[in-house]
Amino acid sequence: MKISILGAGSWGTAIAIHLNRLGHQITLWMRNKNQFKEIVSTRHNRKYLDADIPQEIFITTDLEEAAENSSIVVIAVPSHAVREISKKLKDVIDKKAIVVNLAKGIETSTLKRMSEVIKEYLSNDVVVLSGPSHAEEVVKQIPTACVLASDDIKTCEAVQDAFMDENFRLYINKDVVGVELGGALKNIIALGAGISDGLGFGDNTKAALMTRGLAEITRLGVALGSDPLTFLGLAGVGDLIVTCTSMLSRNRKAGILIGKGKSLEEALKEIGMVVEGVNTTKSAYKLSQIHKIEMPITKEIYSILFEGKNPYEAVYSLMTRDKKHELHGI
Ligand SMILES: NC(=O)C1=CN([C@@H]2O[C@H](COP(=O)(O)OP(=O)(O)OC[C@H]3O[C@@H](n4cnc5c(N)ncnc54)[C@H](O)[C@@H]3O)[C@@H](O)[C@H]2O)C=CC1
Ligand SMILES: O=C(CO)COP(=O)(O)O
Repeated sequence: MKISILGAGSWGTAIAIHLNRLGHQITLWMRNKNQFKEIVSTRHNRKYLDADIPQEIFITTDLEEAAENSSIVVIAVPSHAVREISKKLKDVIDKKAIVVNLAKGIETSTLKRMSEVIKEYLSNDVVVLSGPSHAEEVVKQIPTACVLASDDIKTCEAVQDAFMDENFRLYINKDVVGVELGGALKNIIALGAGISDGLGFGDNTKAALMTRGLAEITRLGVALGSDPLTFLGLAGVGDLIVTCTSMLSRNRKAGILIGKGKSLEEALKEIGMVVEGVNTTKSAYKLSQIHKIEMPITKEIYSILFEGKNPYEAVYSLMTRDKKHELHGI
């Protein structure tokens, strides 16, 4: 099967290598011409992922050539670039191709989920792939389980057949809204977990942030139409665990740097890859205001990132809120 991967960052490159192992005909598209020259000559994506790129993977900067005759087109750019890519794809994608989105985010200007942005331009079936899946581990064939979501289960099954092997297990979930929100919103909590680590707090603090973080993610998710149980699945608690605890997480790493006193700009520069939680904090904060959902952790992360609040003061604000009942976790 011809599968095109759009975006040669860490996740796009890892998925391209994984799908090549499964015997598919893979085209990897990238925008950056300098990066293209380097990767074609070295077969290595030095900036984004420490892995050899097999010769059989065809690499191009021509989107039309990439999308042409592809049965599946995988969008693997950061969420802020999904609109631009979808717009460009409109004229070159086969109308029967399945679009698989890997980006985890909520557009800051429109507050739309990624599948909603894609569907503004494309009439193709769209499947969302989310869950705990650091590219660095997938490329090493470390056992990983993720989830696929789409309005059409048959389309999910086609992607499950094409993408799954003994090291990469894919479940199907009908709750597209919940799967997309789980994958996006956990990045805010991962920033918080990192900030807590950077401040020198302990495992108790992180466990509290993750649990209460899940509660507020679920509250917003339910208000936006998700099934609350989705947040107990791979795209919810699964991804929350990996992102808040792994040193591979760019969101957690950014949080650690901020907790240690670096500015947001310094942290982002040092990481040099996308830190989706920053934009998602903006989007979730706006959504919480529009829908009147209490999201105290998101509010404090927003204040740290965009209003210069001292992280210690943010923790103090969270710990001294009004007395509450736990109310079944949410
Ligand atoms: N890296 C990972 O382990 C995982 C990443 N994701 C998600 O996948 C998405 C992509 O993440 P990564 O590959 O990690 O990011 P990255 O920062 O490693 O790479 C992003 C790539 O997209 C390219 N890019 C940026 N803007 C572009 C544009 N306008 N047009 C075309 N290309 C553009 C960059 O040049 C770079 O090659 C994010 O939403 C992320 O949350 C999801 C699961 C795992
Ligand atoms: O979503 C991810 C893992 O599932 C990647 O997280 P980071 O972007 O924080 O590295």
